[in-house]
Amino acid sequence: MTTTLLKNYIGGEFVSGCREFNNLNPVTGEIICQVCEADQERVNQAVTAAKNALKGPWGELSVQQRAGLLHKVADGIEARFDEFVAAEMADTGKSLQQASTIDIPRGAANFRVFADMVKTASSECFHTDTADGRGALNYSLPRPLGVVAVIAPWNLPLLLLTWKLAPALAAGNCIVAKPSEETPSTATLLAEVMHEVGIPAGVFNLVHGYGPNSAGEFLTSHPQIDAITFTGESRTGSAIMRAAAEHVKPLSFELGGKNAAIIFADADLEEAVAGTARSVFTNGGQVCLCTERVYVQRPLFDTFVNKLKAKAQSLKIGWPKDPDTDMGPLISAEHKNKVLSYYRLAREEGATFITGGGVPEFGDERDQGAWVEPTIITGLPESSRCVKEEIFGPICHITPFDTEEEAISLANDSRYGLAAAIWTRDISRGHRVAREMEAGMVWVNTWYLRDLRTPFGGVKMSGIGREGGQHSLNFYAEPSNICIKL
Ligand SMILES: NC(=O)C1=CN([C@@H]2O[C@H](COP(=O)(O)OP(=O)(O)OC[C@H]3O[C@@H](n4cnc5c(N)ncnc54)[C@H](O)[C@@H]3O)[C@@H](O)[C@H]2O)C=CC1
Ligand SMILES: O=C(O)/C=C/C=C(\O)C(=O)O
Repeated sequence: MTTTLLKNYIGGEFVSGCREFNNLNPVTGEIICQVCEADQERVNQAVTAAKNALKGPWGELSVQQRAGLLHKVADGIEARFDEFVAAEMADTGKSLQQASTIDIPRGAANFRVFADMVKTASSECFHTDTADGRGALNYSLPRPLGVVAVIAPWNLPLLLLTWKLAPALAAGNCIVAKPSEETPSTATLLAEVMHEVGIPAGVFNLVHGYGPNSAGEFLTSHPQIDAITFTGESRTGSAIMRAAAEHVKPLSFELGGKNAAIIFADADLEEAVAGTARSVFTNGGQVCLCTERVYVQRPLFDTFVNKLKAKAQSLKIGWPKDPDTDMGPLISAEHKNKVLSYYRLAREEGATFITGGGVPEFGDERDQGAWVEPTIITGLPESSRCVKEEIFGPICHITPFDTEEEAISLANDSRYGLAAAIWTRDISRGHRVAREMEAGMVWVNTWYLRDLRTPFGGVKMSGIGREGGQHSLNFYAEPSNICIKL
């Protein structure tokens, strides 16, 4: 980073003059830098800058020119790749391996995908019969929504921020974005890149701060915001919906999950174990798609539990910079306390701990960080809170089942419906069970295999709407129909 004070970026300028808060490194709890919290006045300025920019040069650009600029943003991220990786690792404690192969490459890829897609987007056209026999032609033109508020979480900071920003910009909107208070750094670097590559002033604005009674709430309740896109906890989604209700605007929500994995007895055992270890422990379980409930067909149960235990125990928990590290700390002391409260609750609810359940001891400054052990539990009733509530940590509960119908019923017994994974060698069964899953995304014999064109989002409490490919572009633009009498 070029500065120890992360500023807001408004109307093409980095602005300070604000209350400051600390950005902490969860590896050791040390302060990384200070961050400017945007107050109501700053948020108002950012929204006004974005509103004005809609009428400026940005609105005059052709789709080709807009797409060209978005490719330059991707180039800019790639040119400063190491800085982005270092900033993401410092804010989150995630491993070098993950930041450099998933988070930052996807930050650039998100811009490229939507820049290319918008250039080839088609629109509907209908010929309509009329009484005089001459007919009429109807065609639709996509128009940007206006000023979009982007509220992003801390688990995949650049990846999830750009997953919203890129299609919103590709569709011609102007943005006021608020990254999580836990992860302000890569968003600030991105603002520098936007500035460097010549995104016109006011098109992209960045405000830092918290949610309630801070930048998040000031933004989502702002009457001049035309649409809100949010990824985070379901409860926060409800709060944002309430804040937005008075002014009635489109909302895109990607919320929490309590995702199930079903392992049938005919599954390729080694692949199912490796895939489930990945789906439970990636990013310390802090991905909305992570598996927290595992259902294993009874003949395989003991073997599977033992093999998953061995995988969990072989994970290297260590310094994020160590290339062999598999898992870093959780995002913050607060989140560590939340996850540990579920470890305690699991004990009170009568769980058997197969592995983990505590805090690793390092004997160095990491003992002040937000670390917890990868954990596997069994033996809880399906009604227990640990099986029902999103924990968002490196933990899963494993339950045995006998029949396909039972597995489907157990997996669907959740108020969430984001993702599911099914492991079987019987591909007909894979199709059949996948169709029955009450989830927005189902993986069969894999997990988190992403194609950015596919619909991404959840059912029930897991969200509203779909992101990905044309689904994102459809959200960020509204078609106007034009009817020409021939
Ligand atoms: N993708 C997911 O499913 C995620 C789930 N979580 C879960 O949520 C829990 C809480 O973590 P948080 O970081 O507090 O997530 P959160 O959902 O509260 O925060 C996400 C973003 O929303 C903002 N925000 C919070 N309250 C707001 C409000 N009232 N109005 C406008 N913006 C608001 C935050 O500042 C942040 O930028 C975690 O313990 C975890 O269980 C957290 C992050 C991502
Ligand atoms: O788009 C992806 O690849 C990942 C998305 C993950 C989330 O939305 C999340 O963890 O909240």
